Amino acid sequence: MWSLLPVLFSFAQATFITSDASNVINSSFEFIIVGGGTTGLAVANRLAANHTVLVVEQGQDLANNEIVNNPFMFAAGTPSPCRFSMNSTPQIGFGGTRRSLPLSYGSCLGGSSSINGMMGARPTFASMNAIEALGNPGWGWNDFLPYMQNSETFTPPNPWQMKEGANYISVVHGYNGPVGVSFSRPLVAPLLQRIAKKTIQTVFSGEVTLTPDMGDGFSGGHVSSFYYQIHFNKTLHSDRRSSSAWSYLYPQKQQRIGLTVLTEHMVNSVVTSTSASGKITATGILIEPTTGGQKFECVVSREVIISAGALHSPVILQRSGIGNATFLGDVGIEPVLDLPGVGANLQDHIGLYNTSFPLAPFANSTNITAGTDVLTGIVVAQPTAQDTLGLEDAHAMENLLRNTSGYAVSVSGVVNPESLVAQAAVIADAYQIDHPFIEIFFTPGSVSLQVAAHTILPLSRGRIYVNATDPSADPIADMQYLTSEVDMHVAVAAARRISRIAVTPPFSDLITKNALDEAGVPRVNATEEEVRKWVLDTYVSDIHFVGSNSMMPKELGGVVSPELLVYGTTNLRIADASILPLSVFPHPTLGLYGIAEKAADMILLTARESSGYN
Ligand SMILES: Cc1cc2nc3c(=O)[nH]c(=O)nc-3n(C[C@H](O)[C@H](O)[C@H](O)COP(=O)(O)OP(=O)(O)OC[C@H]3O[C@@H](n4cnc5c(N)ncnc54)[C@H](O)[C@@H]3O)c2cc1C
Repeated sequence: MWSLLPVLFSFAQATFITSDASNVINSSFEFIIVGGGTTGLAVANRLAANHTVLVVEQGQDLANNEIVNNPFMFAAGTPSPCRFSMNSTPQIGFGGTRRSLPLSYGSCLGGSSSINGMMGARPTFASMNAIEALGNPGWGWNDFLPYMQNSETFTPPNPWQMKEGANYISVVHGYNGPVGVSFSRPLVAPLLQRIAKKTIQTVFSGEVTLTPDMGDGFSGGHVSSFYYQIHFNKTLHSDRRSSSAWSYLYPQKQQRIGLTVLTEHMVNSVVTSTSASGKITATGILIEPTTGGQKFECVVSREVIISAGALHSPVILQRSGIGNATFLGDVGIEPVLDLPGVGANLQDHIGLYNTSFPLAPFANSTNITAGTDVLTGIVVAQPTAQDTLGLEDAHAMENLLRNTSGYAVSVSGVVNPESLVAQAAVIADAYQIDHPFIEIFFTPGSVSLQVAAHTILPLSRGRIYVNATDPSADPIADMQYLTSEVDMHVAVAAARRISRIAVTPPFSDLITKNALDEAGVPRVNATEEEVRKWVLDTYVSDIHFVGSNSMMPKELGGVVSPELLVYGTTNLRIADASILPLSVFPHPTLGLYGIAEKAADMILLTARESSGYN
């Protein structure tokens, strides 16, 4: 009897994870979180320290799945049971052609953090200040940094890694948070790393220098030997992906007695009531099994927080009658709250990944290609606009941004042209400081070396909306990729830099003489038309969706206030990638943990205030 007690005790302390709805039917919770993904589980962990919380996740609990957990499986390209995809509407291609692009997302506990490439990046000082300048006091870099620090346990590089050029500034990091951030271990391809760095410095005429720390807020104009990797390395645990689930949910230290996680169930909509003054209050959510079946309701006493990601959160709002009232009426959903920004302002980086250059015969050694334990992106460069375009063209780019209303742009994804003008202006300001213009990264492979690039602050704006014929089906994603001329300029500049790298020693010595032709990448002297054609024929989604419930003033198409409260509601918040009005995270995950920590802080403050203690 006594020997059972510790077991019973630890069970009683544990978070309750179940796929059986009978455990939650007829229950009421102080907080309900829609989506057990990257941001949702982090918010849940913080709130459940003192409150009852229900998380509803449409995917499975894959805690013991090797493909999900092993950080090296991503690079190996193994299909993951957590990875799902929907197709965009046909997007711009060369010469009037159109093509649909696959848009991937994670759907299991941990969400997209359970399938992503684990490349760890932070926003810059300039970009967080741009977010603040869009009407969001309290979101500038100085306010935001502590939240990113709260989330991480940073493992500094070891002496060998430092000898190879890894570096860090101790004070910008956190050392007690749930998320493991470290440099690749084992380190990977030292010769390629040295060569790639040297080539970047040659291609950018010495203007792109070795970083003291890519997360210090000033990564623009720098190159790093390694990206941070969002994984636990062996010094902490066994090598394991540091997904949101493995950071905030599964570990013993993170168990929360007040937390219930219901998996394999999807939230259809938020149930609301409307006061005499027209204010909307969330009273619960409508849930159904992911594989279909009877819907049921769970009741909430404090707040509902939607964390279903930028592709799904707006659609849950729309199914709840919150969105553009005219559109909702047209698709047969009774409008509850007219909020035209829901689903608008959708953004994604575009990736130029069709850039694998065949290895020169002599170069086929593990010294260059690394062993099997390779994580994506080793040497990373984030040149500024001036580094990429030169002074004169960088000025021209700035003028283009500052005169956004003066040239033809697609405004189909924004609520009004004023919103785009305001966004373009703060992007121009960020470029003027030192914000990265593009990101270039090198990835080793056994037969080729990839030099990929992606854009960082796109101006094209798409939208996502509920499927009228079947509101529970995949939504309609009209990404509007590259419809802004600004974005075409950035993409062409990125493509030209890739070509240049491929012909510049010492990198060019590692690949075949005809590598550009063999990879189908434009030659250095290609015409503007040829480079545009290649970009339009080969660009892909970078799967960094943001913006579809933007945090901005309502008149600019904003959906949530700086407190992440949906305008016009008393207790409905959003905390996930959809709230970012600009695509400021070169890779979103580490910044999203910062958003989760800040969201939890604001929600707990409201709870304390409403409970009459502070
Ligand atoms: C293949 C891939 C590679 C990537 N690589 C990187 C990288 O290397 N570095 C990086 O920083 N970022 C990367 N990203 C991007 C990053 O992972 C995402 O931006 C981030 O995880 C999104 O977090 P989120 O909280 O907004 O949404 P998610 O983490 O996607 O969470 C949303 C959750 O909500 C659930 N959900 C949706 N609808 C419902 C519903 N109706 N009811 C219940 N649950 C619902 C989903 O199943 C999911 O679990 C990558 C993304 C992908 C897809």
